[in-house]
Amino acid sequence: MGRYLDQINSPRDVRALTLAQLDRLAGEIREEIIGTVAKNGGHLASNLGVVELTLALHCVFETPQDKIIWDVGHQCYVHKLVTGRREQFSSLRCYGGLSGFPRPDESEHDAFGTGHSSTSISVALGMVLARDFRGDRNNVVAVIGDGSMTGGMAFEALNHAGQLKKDLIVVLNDNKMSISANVGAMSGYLNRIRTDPKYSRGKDEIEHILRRIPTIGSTVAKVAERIKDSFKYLVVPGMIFEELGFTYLGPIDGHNIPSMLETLEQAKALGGPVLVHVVTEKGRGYAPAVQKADKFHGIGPFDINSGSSLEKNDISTYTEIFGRTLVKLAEQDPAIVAITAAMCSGTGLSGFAQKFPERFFDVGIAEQHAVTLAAGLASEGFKPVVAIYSTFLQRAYDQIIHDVCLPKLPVVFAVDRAGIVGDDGPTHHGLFDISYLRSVPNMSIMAPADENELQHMLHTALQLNSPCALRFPRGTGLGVALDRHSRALSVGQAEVLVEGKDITLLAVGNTVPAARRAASVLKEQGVLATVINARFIKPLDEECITRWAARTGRLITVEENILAGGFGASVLELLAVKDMTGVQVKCLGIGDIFLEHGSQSFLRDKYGLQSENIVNIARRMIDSGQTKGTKIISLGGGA
Ligand SMILES: Cc1ncc(C[n+]2csc(CCOP(=O)(O)OP(=O)(O)O)c2C)c(N)n1
Ligand SMILES: CC(=O)[C@@H](O)[C@H](O)COP(=O)(O)O
Ligand SMILES: [Mg+2]
Repeated sequence: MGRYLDQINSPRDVRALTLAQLDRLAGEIREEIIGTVAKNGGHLASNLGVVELTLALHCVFETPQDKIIWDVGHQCYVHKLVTGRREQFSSLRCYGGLSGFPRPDESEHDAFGTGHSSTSISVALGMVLARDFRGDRNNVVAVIGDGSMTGGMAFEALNHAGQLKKDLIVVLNDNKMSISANVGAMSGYLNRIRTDPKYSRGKDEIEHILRRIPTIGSTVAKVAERIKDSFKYLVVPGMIFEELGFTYLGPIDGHNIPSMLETLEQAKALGGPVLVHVVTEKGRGYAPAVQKADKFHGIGPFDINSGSSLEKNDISTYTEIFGRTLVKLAEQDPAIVAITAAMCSGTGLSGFAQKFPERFFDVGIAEQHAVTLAAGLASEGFKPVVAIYSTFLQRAYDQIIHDVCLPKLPVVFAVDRAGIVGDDGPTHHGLFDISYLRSVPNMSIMAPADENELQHMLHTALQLNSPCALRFPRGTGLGVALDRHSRALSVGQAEVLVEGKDITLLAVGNTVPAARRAASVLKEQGVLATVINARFIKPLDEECITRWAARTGRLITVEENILAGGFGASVLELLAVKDMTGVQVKCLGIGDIFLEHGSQSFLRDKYGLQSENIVNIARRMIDSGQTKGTKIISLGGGA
């Protein structure tokens, strides 16, 4: 007999299965996900943990009429497999293939696009309001993990939902893990609900009494109200949620389909805001992912038998060099402290956390708090380094402006994953940070051309005594030799790497090597290019840039950021301010679009950030013979 999975073309097919068949389907789904992620990479452990939960949700709720909002959305693979995307599943996270996150443009069953954490309850509540305005009767369900529940937005939404008292279901998927072990007082509270006998005793007593309450003529909701009123004195699990206005159901075993079906049906019948607390195991069904749930949270291609990674690389990543340099600098300076928002290993801080546990803070998925916490520390003489991915730092923009830059506090932002990140796609590319940071007074911004420069830049940032961002990309460095000791760079000074009379290639960060390669190719063609490594996005090396722009009459800027408000734009502003009309300028970067998912190298190629495109553009500028007038030939990616 074939697989049940091969017969699942829509959630209706899931609803037609018996419990025993659902159980078998769960096993087949796990196999399919493990096989695909082993080839393509992806968020394995989270998906393995929600197989039964997703099946139960699709049995009880009927998408697309009912709405399921997946928080972060990294756990949506099971949902994709049972909502008509089984045949495309092998293209997961590949360019042109299925996204690794919910995408309404991919399926009507994806009610809302996600990628960043803690948004689901707000979205769901908005949909509930819209439903009630229209007088519709569909269900709206937010599925949020315990890690994502550490984000402030989730609490803001709970607070509002508790006040509105509208019909809304929140499923809290509690696996004790964020990417690493979950942190914070709420996590401790959930842990106590799961394990403290006091809570289960309270629950048993309530259930016992509930069975004796006559329900004839009384709604389930009324009974629930009576229980809440009568047993306030008991240690009730989920009392925090009850006090916020939610009816709490749980904790229930998230791998037991019958028990989940029963509880979700109950949640649907209750009305008002209901929180269903589901306990799952991250990585369920694949031993390596259970044992190393953090490593298998998001993983590249791996060998299924051993669980070991197939991506072998001897060259250190920028992240690793950042982490190691920070440890070295912190050994010499006790004022240095490090802060992460639930991305300890992703941001390279594991070594720091081990060596200086008392100087390390994982605040949970709370980027806004992370930044203002740093501001508080800095105002008292400490030197906080806040390591956050470019895309997630977007969330803390007001804190950067109001709490760090306005008082000019010495907070160092290690802006990791700046630029194109690859397979995670539009929610995760770090393509805005130059624009959003450059516009804030008192902020300095650096971007290293290689990993050796990164260590010097971190050293420089920590000596600046004012807000400073250091942006660096996802992935390995160039494999250059590292100086034994880091040192301070001259602030605001660019580095001229090659001198040539015909054109200036002004690159920043990880685009410098491509500019260098382009200059070599151009040289073979008889074109002599100057190559400048900008090093500083702010303050710009105005003297160096204007000198070479005037000398060569042609200038190409290259950056891995959107062009609007980006590095090239800052150079154009400079030329305008200096009245330099005799220079022909072209800015390379990303145009006014959200970049799709795909490998980093493919996307860099597609959007013209490789040396070939720089060569082509340079040739066109030179061959046009035009030298007069500041001219943007085009703003936008591609050749
Ligand atoms: C604003 C934001 N910060 C950080 C992240 C990175 N991130 C993605 S998933 C995750 C952990 C989520 O934990 P949880 O919600 O419990 O889901 P689980 O993976 O355990 O299923 C983190 C920190 C993010 N997506 N969004
Ligand atoms: C879902 C999510 O936001 C993270 O898991 C992210 O995908 C991590 O990215 P890296 O793989 O670059 O650490
Ligand atoms: Mg979790």
